[in-house]
Amino acid sequence: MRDVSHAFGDRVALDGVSLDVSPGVLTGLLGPNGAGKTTLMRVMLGVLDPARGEVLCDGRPVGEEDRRRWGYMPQERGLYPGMPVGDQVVHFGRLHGLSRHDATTRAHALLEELDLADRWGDRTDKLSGGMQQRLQLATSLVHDPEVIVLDEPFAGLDPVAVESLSVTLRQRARTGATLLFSSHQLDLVQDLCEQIVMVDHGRTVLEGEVAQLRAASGRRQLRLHVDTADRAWLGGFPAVTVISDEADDLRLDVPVGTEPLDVLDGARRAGRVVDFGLELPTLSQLFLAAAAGPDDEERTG
Ligand SMILES: Nc1ncnc2c1ncn2[C@@H]1O[C@H](COP(=O)(O)OP(=O)(O)OP(=O)(O)O)[C@@H](O)[C@H]1O
Repeated sequence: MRDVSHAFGDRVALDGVSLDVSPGVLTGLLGPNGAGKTTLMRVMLGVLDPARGEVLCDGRPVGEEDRRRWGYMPQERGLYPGMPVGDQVVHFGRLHGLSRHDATTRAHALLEELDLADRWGDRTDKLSGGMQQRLQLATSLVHDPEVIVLDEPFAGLDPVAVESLSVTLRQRARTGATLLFSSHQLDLVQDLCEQIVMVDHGRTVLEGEVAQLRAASGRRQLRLHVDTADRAWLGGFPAVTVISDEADDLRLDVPVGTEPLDVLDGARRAGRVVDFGLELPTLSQLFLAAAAGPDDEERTG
């Protein structure tokens, strides 16, 4: 997407967003509620016309022919409540132009993969919320799309379902699909995305490879469980700030220039260190730092 802007009346939802999504890489579109993620996906899918900017596919303006090979899972579910599960997937396959035979074969394979095979004949509204979400995913994958766009696919899933969906998406990316999904649960998807685009107030605030962004932030956290309530020893490390201090978990921000092992030694002089670890900042911490900007330091908390 190049420099895309869109407004609903006076409300600016997208304010000059540019982003790239590459095949074979799982890309997360991240940001808080109202950041503009759904609007961005709708523009990408051609549901909304942007006021400015353009959507490109392989370097040229995207057309209806390209979008036929795309799959979209909207945030608001669009399933027929009374239709049996298997028929639902076959129906969407037919809408995408598959023959009945091919749609049925694909539906069986997908429902097997998404652990819904035994619900083939059940009415859709008899499934749990998380199962309906997996069914919705099946309907958006039935035509084996080259480009897969998923709006909040992880919302409302339990940890087992999150893991299983992660495996499905990773596997699609590995076999060459172009995969973009949105989430407002930054830390939930931290280990899943390889590439991220973070948006806030309709603008891109951070973009790149997750591992690189976390490592390059120059921020490290020392997590300590010290057997003492005394914190006077921290006075010896003026550059170190306390992120949180709970019963058995003291988290310190250790900036470049301060050696984390020196801080650990300081803690050991004050009390017995029961547990410790050196961690990189989480995606939500990177987001808070990026969204705050230089004039808005207090939002970093
Ligand atoms: N149909 C609409 N009419 C008016 N305003 C809208 C409409 N759709 C979205 N907006 C506004 O555009 C902004 C971006 O909304 P959008 O749904 O794109 O955010 P989002 O990042 O997907 O949020 P969430 O994580 O809550 O789904 C918000 O301020 C929202 O109120």
